Amino acid sequence: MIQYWTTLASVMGVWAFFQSLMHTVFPPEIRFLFLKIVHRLFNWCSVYCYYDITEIDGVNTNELYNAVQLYLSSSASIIGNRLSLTRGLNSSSITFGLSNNDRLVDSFNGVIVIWEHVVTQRQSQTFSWRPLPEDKRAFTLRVKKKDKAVILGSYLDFVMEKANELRRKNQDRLLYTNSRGGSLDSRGHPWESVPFKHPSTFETLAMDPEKKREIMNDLLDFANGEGFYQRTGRAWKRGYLLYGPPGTGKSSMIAAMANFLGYDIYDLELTEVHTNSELRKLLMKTSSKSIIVIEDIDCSINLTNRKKSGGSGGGGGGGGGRSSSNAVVSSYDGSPPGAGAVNGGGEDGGNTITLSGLLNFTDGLWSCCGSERIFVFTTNHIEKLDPALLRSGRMDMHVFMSYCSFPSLKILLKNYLGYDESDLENKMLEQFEEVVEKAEMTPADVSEVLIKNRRDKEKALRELLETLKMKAEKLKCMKKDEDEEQEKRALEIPKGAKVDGDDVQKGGNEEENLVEDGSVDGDDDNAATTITSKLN
Ligand SMILES: Nc1ncnc2c1ncn2[C@@H]1O[C@H](COP(=O)(O)OP(=O)(O)OP(=O)(O)O)[C@@H](O)[C@H]1O
Ligand SMILES: [Mg+2]
Repeated sequence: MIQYWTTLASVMGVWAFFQSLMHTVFPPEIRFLFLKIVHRLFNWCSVYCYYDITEIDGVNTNELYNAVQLYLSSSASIIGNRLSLTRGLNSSSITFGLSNNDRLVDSFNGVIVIWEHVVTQRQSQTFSWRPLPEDKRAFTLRVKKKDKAVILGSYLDFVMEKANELRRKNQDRLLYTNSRGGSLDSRGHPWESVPFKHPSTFETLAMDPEKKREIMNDLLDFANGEGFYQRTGRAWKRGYLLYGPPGTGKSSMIAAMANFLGYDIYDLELTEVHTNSELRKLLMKTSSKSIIVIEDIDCSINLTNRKKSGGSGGGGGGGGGRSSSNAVVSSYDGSPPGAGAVNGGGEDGGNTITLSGLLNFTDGLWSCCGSERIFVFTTNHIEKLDPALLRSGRMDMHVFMSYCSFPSLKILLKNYLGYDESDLENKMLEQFEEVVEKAEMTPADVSEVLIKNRRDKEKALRELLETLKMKAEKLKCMKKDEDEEQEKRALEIPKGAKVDGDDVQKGGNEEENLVEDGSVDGDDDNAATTITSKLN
């Protein structure tokens, strides 16, 4: 051992002497060239090769870095005895990672690899278009040259896959928001995240079980459909439009989708996005296996129907929706993004998102950066949306969330009172069945009655039945009054004006039918799968 140290010391001594000799005799260029050659020689002789996986790759976050971090945090054979422990705000799990310059040994198909976490101080910055973190982080992977093919061929894919699996199983899902506006954090992220804890599942979601199953199957087909999308040359993404009155479970459905697939949610607040390019940057920073949500799309943007030139459509419509309309979406007329924005910008404090920009966001080339992503738009007023948004390929499935139906009611009774169908008397069930759809109560309203009386289940049932009956009666009276009013008006219209009257009537009905039937714009209604959860 002593002999080993003596030899090492003498080699170091000779090297130091050699370096000082180089400094005095040779100019810097020659010295640099010499070191380069020595370095090459060393690499050539070494049995190892090294791969650096940096945290930030140019302007983008390196997904491989995050995957490696997660993968290593689950591994047990830590050589270093210092680990960094982290627990996110409200998170239920602790993750541990390698501290600075610590190492971890892993094996894959009999091949031994060594991971090292390298953290170095960033050089003082000259100019950068965005603030960069103070330290540079990277993982260095050391493998024997002879094992290079195995590692590059399948180990890194294995790491990515394992990390995704871990993220889905163990880690809390994340809910991202862009509420900070266009500003980036020190790591260049425009999104802020919190652990996603919404407990809604498809089991607790009150809607027609058949329709529910259809949506679940569609989601599963999507998640398992990488080969299909590859074969058919389609981008691996899917769009859902959820529409219906406030309180019918649109947001609950999104949470259920995320919990079902184990995806993260990006809740895109359009009123915080100012330009199409900002929208594109946000999209670039979303990860795969995620749901990108734009809630109350008719309220958060000012949609103008391209059929009515210059008309102002949506805005402020939906009850329970987000109120102010800051961002402007100009009419879609095939002009390039930004073309319709000039007016919008003038009217609306410089916000220049155009409808074409939004459409590019969902199905343009940029929408394919990353994969396995679901877009979900929600609205209370489908009739206010531009047909361009509803056309096929954009929103693949239109799902109508309706007032509480009898099957939905049974799910709510199970959720809140623990009652199965068999626990209720037939007579009571029949009464519920008779009134529930006539009452046009939302699942949210029904839930309220049940939550309020959940300590006394009998009372909850009685009160719910009474409320339903009362509402059904009230609606019946209102409808009767309306019919009488219409009849009266029809009698008052002179015979010569009949044709006009018919036209007006027809136009009005068309709009109503759109919501009732869940169909969309005339040319486009075959485009997407339409699901109405309302039972006839
Ligand atoms: N279909 C449903 N199944 C189960 N619970 C529901 C359903 N619809 C509404 N609820 C209950 O009502 C509350 C409000 O529902 P949710 O926020 O999902 O409605 P929404 O359709 O998104 O409304 P808005 O249009 O106002 O955004 C939820 O907390 C949930 O408990
Ligand atoms: Mg909602």
